[in-house]
Amino acid sequence: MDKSPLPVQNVHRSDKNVAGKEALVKLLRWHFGHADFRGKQLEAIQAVVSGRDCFCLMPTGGGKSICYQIPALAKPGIVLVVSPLIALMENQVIALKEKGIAAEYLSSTQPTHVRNKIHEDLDSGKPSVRLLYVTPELIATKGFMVKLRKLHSRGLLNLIAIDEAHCISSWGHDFRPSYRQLSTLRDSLADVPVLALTATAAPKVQKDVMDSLRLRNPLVLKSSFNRPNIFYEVRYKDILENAYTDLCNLLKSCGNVCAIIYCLERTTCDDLSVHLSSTGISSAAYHAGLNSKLRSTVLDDWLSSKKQVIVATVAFGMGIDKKDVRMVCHFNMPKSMESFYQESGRAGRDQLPSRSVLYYGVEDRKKMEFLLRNSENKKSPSSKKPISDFEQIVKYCEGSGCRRRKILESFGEEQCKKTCDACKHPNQVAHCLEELMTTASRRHNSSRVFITSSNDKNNEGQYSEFWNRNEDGSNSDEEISDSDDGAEAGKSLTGPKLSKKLGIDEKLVLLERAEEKYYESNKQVKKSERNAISEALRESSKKRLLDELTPVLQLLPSVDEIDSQNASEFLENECYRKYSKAGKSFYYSQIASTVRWLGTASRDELMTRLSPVVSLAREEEPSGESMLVTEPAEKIEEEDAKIHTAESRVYEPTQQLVVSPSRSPIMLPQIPSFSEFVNRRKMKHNTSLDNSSEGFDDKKPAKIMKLQ
Ligand SMILES: Nc1ncnc2c1ncn2[C@@H]1O[C@H](COP(=O)(O)OP(=O)(O)OP(=O)(O)O)[C@@H](O)[C@H]1O
Ligand SMILES: [Mg+2]
Repeated sequence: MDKSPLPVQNVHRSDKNVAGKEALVKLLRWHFGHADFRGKQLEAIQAVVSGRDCFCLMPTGGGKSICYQIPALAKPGIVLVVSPLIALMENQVIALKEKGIAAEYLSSTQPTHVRNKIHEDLDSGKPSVRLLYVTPELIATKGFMVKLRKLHSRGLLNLIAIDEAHCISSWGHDFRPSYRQLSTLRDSLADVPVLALTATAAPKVQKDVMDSLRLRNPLVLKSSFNRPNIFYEVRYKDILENAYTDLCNLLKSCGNVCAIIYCLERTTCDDLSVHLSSTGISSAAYHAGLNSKLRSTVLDDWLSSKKQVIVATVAFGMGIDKKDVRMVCHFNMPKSMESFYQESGRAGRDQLPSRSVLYYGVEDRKKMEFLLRNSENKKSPSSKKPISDFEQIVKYCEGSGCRRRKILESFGEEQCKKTCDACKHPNQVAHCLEELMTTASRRHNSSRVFITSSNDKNNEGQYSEFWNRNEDGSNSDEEISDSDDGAEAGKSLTGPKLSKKLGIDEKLVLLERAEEKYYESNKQVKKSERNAISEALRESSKKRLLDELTPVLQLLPSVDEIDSQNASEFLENECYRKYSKAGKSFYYSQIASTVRWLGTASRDELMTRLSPVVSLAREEEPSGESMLVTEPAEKIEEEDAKIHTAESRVYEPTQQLVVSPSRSPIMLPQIPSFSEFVNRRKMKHNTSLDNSSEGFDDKKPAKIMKLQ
């Protein structure tokens, strides 16, 4: 049932040719129940109601629809909305009708009698419809254009809104050739204001949209693309035991939340959905391979929360306004940062905390590169754009820096907008810091020298570590906090901005000093609880090490003397002893690097590092205190002082270790880069498969894969 309309004269103050804020807010409250406008909504509405073109760039879920829905209620006449998807039009029309707003859409999928009724209404001279949704294909037809001109000549066409306007640009991620034809609108309906709306921020796309639509002196409104309520995370398939299991556990750990999982291929959607369902997660696949009836049933079930998880190809989601999507997972890589932003942006439209989880796999990357290269060759051999777009998302996954910053930077958005010296004069600040470091380290008495970096482009990966996995048993997002002391120190110590003039030895000395200073200064500071390493975290770390070690021990020959339980406890204890004082982030990092090392270590390397456990096993009867018992931090402090220098060095791969049967200095291996790690792990896996199929000879020396 239609709500009684608010008097239009209150809204449109023709004297100033600007719609009054109060009246517009009234409309918003009356029809939509929102307390006030968000972001740039009001400015956009006021512009178009006063007859001005407007280009409106708002993040996904930012509330772009209101920018043309309110104008439709503010003036008599019609607002024409061009939308790329029938499902999207249908959804919006249903939602508007539920609010009592006269909206319709025209599409070939509707029965003839419904279409005829809408046309009759349009021809009536006093149409009741306020919002008319159409596809770009319909606009391109002669008959419909004639109808629009007629409406216009009767003063009934108030506004043309082009939703998802990036579809007009071949630079955009969802290019629709039919959108190109919208440029003719300006010729035929010269003085009707045009509102272009998009969440695609790439500057090239913006310009292309404005040029193609021939916007005249448009009001350009751009909101920040930051989605503060979304927590971004990347998980690495190649270091997961089983990505399906990991995803199941992740979904279960989040409770019965509404989620979208994007896959590259239809078969993956089907397989994954079956797998999730078999573990008790209510899910359904959605892709173009299903018939339309099944697709709409799946969509309805998901929209009405009958199904919790929808496993879909990227064909799903554009413009779907489900507010409570708590998680969007990319089980395969998206093809660009733009696609990723749009797709992950479907989480948390209600502004409540939500998650984006991207599962990165080297195989997926190769596959996508292959597909993009192929499509590139077909289009124009000179264009390298899809690949360069894809590289951005690869960097997002492989880089160790802030994920959010990478997203925003790829859209040309600076978070700080040069309001600090580090962003405004990065070279100057870097130079000062280098000077400071050199001077302070020469004097030996600086209280705190951290080597900081405001960007992670230099030497990326050399000291990198994955900071993004939540290893704590508590599963709390808070555990990975930017303000975490350990993380701060970690960034400082592992930051790559060491002077290029310094040799590796000098750099190591500086790193050691910075680390010592960090420990020193932290002795006085009472460690906050947030930075403490909890028992739950320790237990989950032990388990992680055990999970990695068990299959390794099964694959390697002659390692019977290593007990996986004892060994994982030993390794965890080693990490704890080293980093308990530095904080949780250091500890995380060390556990993660140990796990990676386990994936690549040869038998000899393993035996050497685990020699204390092996020797204990040999003695059969461990006398007195077990070395595996967690030692109090004070005692460890003394021990650490003795072994500190040795531990904090990065060892050259050729270095030989002298191992005493009892406790020996623990020499950690060099941390391989991510790609090295994955390649070596694969090589190792293949080798072991070969060996097992040929019947492995126990006496053969284990193949040692040297670190690069
Ligand atoms: N002023 C407002 N106050 C509160 N909620 C609002 C306001 N404006 C819009 N919303 C809500 O925000 C959600 C997203 O709105 P909308 O679908 O228009 O976003 P969008 O910008 O079009 O996103 P997308 O790019 O994904 O299409 C909707 O649920 C809508 O009801
Ligand atoms: Mg929208």
